[in-house]
Amino acid sequence: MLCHVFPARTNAYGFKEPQKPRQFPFGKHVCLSDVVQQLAWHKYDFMFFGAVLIVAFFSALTCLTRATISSKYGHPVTVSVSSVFVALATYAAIRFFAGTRRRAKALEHLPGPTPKYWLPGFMGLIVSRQPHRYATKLAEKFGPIFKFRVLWYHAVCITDPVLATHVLRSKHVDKLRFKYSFLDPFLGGTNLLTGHTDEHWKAVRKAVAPSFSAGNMKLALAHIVERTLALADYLEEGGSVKSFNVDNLLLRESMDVIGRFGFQKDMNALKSLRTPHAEENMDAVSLLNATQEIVDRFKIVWRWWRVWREDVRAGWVTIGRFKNIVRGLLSHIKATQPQRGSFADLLLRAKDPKTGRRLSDRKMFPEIAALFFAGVDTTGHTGTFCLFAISQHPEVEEKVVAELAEHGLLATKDNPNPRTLAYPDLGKLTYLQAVIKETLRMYPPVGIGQVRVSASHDITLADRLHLPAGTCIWVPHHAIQNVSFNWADHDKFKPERWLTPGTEYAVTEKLPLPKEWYKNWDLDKASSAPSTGTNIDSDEQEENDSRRPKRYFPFAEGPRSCVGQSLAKVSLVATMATLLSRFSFKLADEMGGPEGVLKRERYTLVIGLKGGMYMHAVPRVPTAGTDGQESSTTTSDEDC
Ligand code: HEM
Repeated sequence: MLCHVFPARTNAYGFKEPQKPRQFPFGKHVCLSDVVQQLAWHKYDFMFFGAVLIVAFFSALTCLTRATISSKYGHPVTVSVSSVFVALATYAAIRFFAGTRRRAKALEHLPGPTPKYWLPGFMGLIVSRQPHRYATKLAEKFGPIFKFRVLWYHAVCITDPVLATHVLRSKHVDKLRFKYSFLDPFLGGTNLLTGHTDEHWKAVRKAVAPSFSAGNMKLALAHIVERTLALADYLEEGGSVKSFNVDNLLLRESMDVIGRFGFQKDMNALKSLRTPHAEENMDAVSLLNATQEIVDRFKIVWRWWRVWREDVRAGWVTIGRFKNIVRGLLSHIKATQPQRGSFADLLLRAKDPKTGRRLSDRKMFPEIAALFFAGVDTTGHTGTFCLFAISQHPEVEEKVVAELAEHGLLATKDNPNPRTLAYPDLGKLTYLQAVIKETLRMYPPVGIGQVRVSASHDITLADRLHLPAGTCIWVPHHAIQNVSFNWADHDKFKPERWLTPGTEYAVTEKLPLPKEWYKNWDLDKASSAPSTGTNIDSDEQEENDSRRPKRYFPFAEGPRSCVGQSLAKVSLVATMATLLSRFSFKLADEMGGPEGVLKRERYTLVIGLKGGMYMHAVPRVPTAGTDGQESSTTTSDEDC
């Protein structure tokens, strides 16, 4: 039933596909197999199967009871099947309650919030609009280690940098699958992002990781700069009077970059802005809205079945279109010869460890979907928050502008068309890099961070925190990077802090737990290694510093860290440098100032903004058309 059927059609990209799709009342973009797959992997699967199990248990119990008193049910097969089922279910229930009790007892001594209602526990944290900020508040209140419970999941939240680093780098704990499994039906199956750290994950990661090498980043830069210049032209044509949803524009740019870099395919996300009603634009919009739709389905149960509602039907279409795009890309890379060493090429050549043969279409599909899912929103929203932060700090903008001017990259009256950014420039723009790092500190896209669990073994952290198997260990990125006990001026946007080498590492003298907790860590020795600090090519150095505990995890840490981080870093520096060399960005009035922006902040699997971020792009060198335009009478870009 879960088997994925690839439908045949020529989609908006003109890709030919093998068979005809089975259509459904939702229109041509949703096929029946997707609906079945999503329903079968329902987000409440654990509740659903739990409920089925409870009903089955009581039915079996009833049969058993009746069998003992009535000959109608007294058939020996009924009796034995019912007895075995009841015995097994009772055993499982006892194990389950004993495990839950053990975990509760082990965490008894830790501080933590008391839930209002016993059954859901601290569910409010998960369903809140800004769980990343909520977690940060709780960490400020309860300290670097606190506990909480959601339903029967007992969790310990760690914001101490040493323990957090230890957890993320540990090979003894793995991702909590439940946190990710609800994504699988939308992405077409388990993939690099959502899967366990097993043989399959290792094989795929090893195969595709070289596509993000430094050599390939040079190729990626050409795409990034070209796309950003196209974006800059679009902004310039609109003029500074118009307010643009820069979030939407940057997401489109990321989509285009990933399409070209990974699959040598034009996604036309920026180009289609000029043809808002074309299929291509609808596809781009669907790809951008897919994350929101997935979150909505996670939070609002009825989004799954209230198909008489227009918004719910539109949601199905969004997901359907998203999958069609991925199908199109899969057909494209199979039909063409992808560029050697690119993500597509390496994915096609990856071997399935189970069969020793190339990955099947069913295995490649989710990897392609995951690349867009993991790469577009994260990079796009970071760019948006970076432009916002700069717009709120004129002194920061001044320094960025001075740096761009120093390297001949700034548009001025004397030099209205500065030279195009080249790869060696990236390493020289140290202040801009610091601005991006500070943005990633204050607005880490994966702000909620990581949840790890040891499914089979008890583990002990720092020789004192005993965690029975099954206890969730939560390492929240936003909280670690924003609590007052980890950072001086924690709530200030201060790029300057990144000009000091080694800022990402924990400050040994100011660790938040009592000294005895750290006695097994050779912190001083670990921190004596020199660091290149802000250099973009500091990966090698970071490897040398691999033992140093960190307090900065925007790309996670350890084996499950972001595989695409080199692309993200190059993309952010190049995009920001190119845009800022031509424009100064001002927050549009309709955003309601920084308070309004904060109110719009939402966690939709990444930190984003409800309704986007509207800004004016004021050219540094006024062109004939924009000269003398007043920014008080504004129009906004409804199309994006
Ligand atoms: C600012 C940009 C980005 C940030 C902050 C970021 C952050 C992260 C984080 C924190 C994780 C771990 C997620 C988790 O385990 O829950 C992750 C994983 C991942 N990221 Fe990124 N990411 C960014 C950009 C990208 C890009 C551009 C790509 C690819 C085009 C990408 C692809 C992936 C993939 C495939 C994984 C799963 C890796 C694995 O588990 O092996 N990311 N990213």
